This record gives sequence, C-alpha cells and structure tokens, in this order.
Amino acid sequence: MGDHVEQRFLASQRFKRHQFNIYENGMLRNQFPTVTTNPNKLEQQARDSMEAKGFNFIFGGAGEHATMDANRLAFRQWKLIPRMLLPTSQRDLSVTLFGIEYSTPVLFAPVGAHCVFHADGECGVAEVAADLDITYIHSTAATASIEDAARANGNGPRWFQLYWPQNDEITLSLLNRASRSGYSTLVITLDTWSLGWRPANLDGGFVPFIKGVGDQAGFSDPVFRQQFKKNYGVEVEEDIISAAAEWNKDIFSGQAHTWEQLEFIKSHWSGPIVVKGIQHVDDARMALKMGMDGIIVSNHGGRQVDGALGSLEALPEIVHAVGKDMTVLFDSGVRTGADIIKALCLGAKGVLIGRPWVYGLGICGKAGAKEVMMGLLADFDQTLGLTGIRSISQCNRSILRRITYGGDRHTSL
Ligand SMILES: Cc1cc2nc3c(=O)[nH]c(=O)nc-3n(C[C@H](O)[C@H](O)[C@H](O)COP(=O)(O)O)c2cc1C
Ligand SMILES: O=C(O)C(=O)c1ccccc1
Repeated sequence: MGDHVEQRFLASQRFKRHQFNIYENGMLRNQFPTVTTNPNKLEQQARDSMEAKGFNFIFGGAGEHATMDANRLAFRQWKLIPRMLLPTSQRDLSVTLFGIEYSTPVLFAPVGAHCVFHADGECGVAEVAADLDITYIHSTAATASIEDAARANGNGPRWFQLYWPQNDEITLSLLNRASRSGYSTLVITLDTWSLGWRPANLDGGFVPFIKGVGDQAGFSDPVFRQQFKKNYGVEVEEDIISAAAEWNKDIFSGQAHTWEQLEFIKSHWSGPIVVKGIQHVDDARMALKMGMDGIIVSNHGGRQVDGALGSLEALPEIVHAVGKDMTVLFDSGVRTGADIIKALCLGAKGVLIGRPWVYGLGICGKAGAKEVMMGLLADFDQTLGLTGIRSISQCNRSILRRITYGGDRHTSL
C-alpha cells in the first residue's frame, strides 16, 4: 500500500488497521481485547462486570422481550450475497445526510443516564465519538448538561435528541441551548412519552430519574430553574426529589403531543428535524406531511411496546413509501457489521447503535465504548469489502435475499 491514501478512504483504513492490531497484540504481545469482540458475549460480560441495577437498565426491554427477540430475528431472515473480484480493497464509508458529509453512516444512538453505567458519563462518550468521527446524539435524559457534552465533543459531529416537554417555554429553552452548543440536527423521540412496562427494572424497583439522575438537561436549564424556584421557593439542589418529579412530569408526563404540534418545533429549529420511533408506514407519511426532514425507524430497542414487530421488518415498506422524499435512518437490534449493511441495503441512509457500546461503557468506561465501536466499524468495513461493496451508495437489494424457511436458529458462539 502506498503512503498516500485519499481522504475518503481514511476511515476505512483506520478500522482495517484495528483488526490487524488485535491480531498483532495477541500474537506478539500476548495481549487480548479487554471487551469481547463477540456480539453474543458482550451482554454476558457486561452482566458480570456491572452492578445489577445498571446492567438491567441497559438490558431490560418491555414485557417478555418478544420485540427484542424479533429485532434480532428480523436480521437473521435477510442474507447477504457476496460478489467476487471487484475493486473493493479501498473503501469509502462516507455518506451525506441533510447536506452534510459524515465519514460513516453509523451514529451513536441517544442513550440517557450514562452515569448509571460509568462515571465517564456522556462527556466520555461524546469525546470518544469525536475521536472516531462518529455522530454523537445527546439525550434529553442525560446526566451531563447539553453544554458540557458539547464541550467534550469539541469539533465532532453532534445531534440533539429531544424528549418533548409539555411546557413550550422549556422546549424553546432546550432548543436554543442545543443550537447555541453546535448540535446540528434535532431528533424528536416520539415513542417514549411514558416508559414501557419493563420487568427487569420493575422487579429491581429501579429507574434513575426519580432521584434526579438523568435530569441534567432540566436541572441546568434557566427556565426550568426559575419556574421551580417560583413554585417551590427553593433551588433545585435543595429539593432534588421534587425537582425530579417536576421535570419528569414535563418530559415523561404520560401525555403525548399531536402531529400538528410539530409545526411549533419546526418554526423554532432552523436545522434538520428527524422524528424517532416510527414503525407504521402511515406515521412515516405523517412525518413527511408535517415537513420533517427524516425519520428513524426504531422501536426503542424493544423497550416500549412488547409484541411489536421487529424494527427491520418495518423498514422496507417505509422506505418504499417515503424514502425518495425524506431521509430514513434505522435502529433497534443492530449488533454486527453485516446488520449495518443489511439495513443500508434495505434503504436506511444511516444506522444508530444502541446497547453494544452502552455495555462497553458499563464494562470499562469510555475506553470500553470506544473498543466496541471500533470493533463494530472494523467488522462493518471488512464485511463490506468481502461482500464486494466499495462505497455506501452500492448497498442495495441486489445483494440481499430473504430466506423464509425455518430452522435458522440463533446459535451461540
Ligand atoms: C440504556 C438505554 C437508554 C436509552 N435512552 C434513550 C434516550 O434517552 N432517548 C432515546 O431517544 N432513546 C433512548 N434509547 C433507545 C436507543 O436510542 C435506541 O433506539 C435503542 O437502543 C436501539 O435498540 P438496540 O440497543 O437494541 O439496538 C435508550 C436505549 C438504552 C439501551
Ligand atoms: O430507558 C430508555 O429507553 C430511555 O429512553 C430513558 C428514559 C429515561 C431516562 C433514561 C433513559
């Protein structure tokens, strides 16, 4: 390989080197990955290394995990058909979303309450995301403020995820803060206006935000603080439990907004807006009608409606209906490089990764989150090449086949 590598191949080069480094460390130094590279062992490693309440908060889906299982099974039903003797040794992973070029189509999914998993928290993850040049999406349910996470993310690409408050003044304040802190794109999560029924968390009686953990967007918000002081006569820090109750009434009120109210947000956010949690094709059409720039086909990792279909099952029909007119992104159940490719081949323009790096964070902090994402991207890059794909625009249905016969069971490695 010559010294000069074109800019657009650099991300791929870096991930390729990662695989080589792992082998070299093993063979020459007797050093092995701290976090397993095996997607089927990651959950167990996290379970073994974390406190139960933290682990269960990541792991715990709604109900009997039927939808979590369906998310994985949906991927198993699609198979890649690799092509040979194509010039794929150098690969361009870049994509353009809403007119901005990103070095890969992969994003960190918005995840709340990082400090429950590790003290490195959102700032650690935002730093890692910048280092990997992968988009960081800051959650409204974060344990770090919007501004602190932005500082840690530096020049990295970042989006802001809104849990939509009932109080418009507070909504406006959050939007202004995100915009001032350099978050380019707004993600509005629609599927979690109230928490799903999650037995792993219910049985342990654990949810972080009742004690103010994951409420930092509110506690650091000037409008919320002022209203709290007016109503309670004390500062947030002097009565955390009441402040938490007030804040959560605003963002997880058990009361959903309406499609029409998206107009309000649209008139107060100048960048692209994406709605997250779309599974029904008619909702995708509604999002388009309301002038949204994109949607995230997601079922929140099976944490909300148990018995709902696997998220990948929803993707093809939605892409068919609105894919020409808006940007369709995808998450829920993505665990391997091949999964990312399958979602892209089915029409997603970007793919969000959730639990895997959160487990990495729980295992050993930001270094663990980084190791998981490096591994996943290396797998993605390598599998693209071996499948015969040189750039993301070449991902399409011609290299996919749906296998509908039974017996294709999950096998443990
Ligand atoms: C611990 C945890 C916290 C999450 N917090 C948020 C959040 O604050 N906002 C949001 O929009 N989605 C949140 N999600 C959902 C993710 O963004 C994403 O949709 C989901 O993790 C995808 O499923 P998967 O992890 O099984 O791939 C959370 C997911 C997990 C696992
Ligand atoms: O657990 C979740 O899925 C989630 O969205 C959330 C909600 C509140 C606090 C932290 C995460």
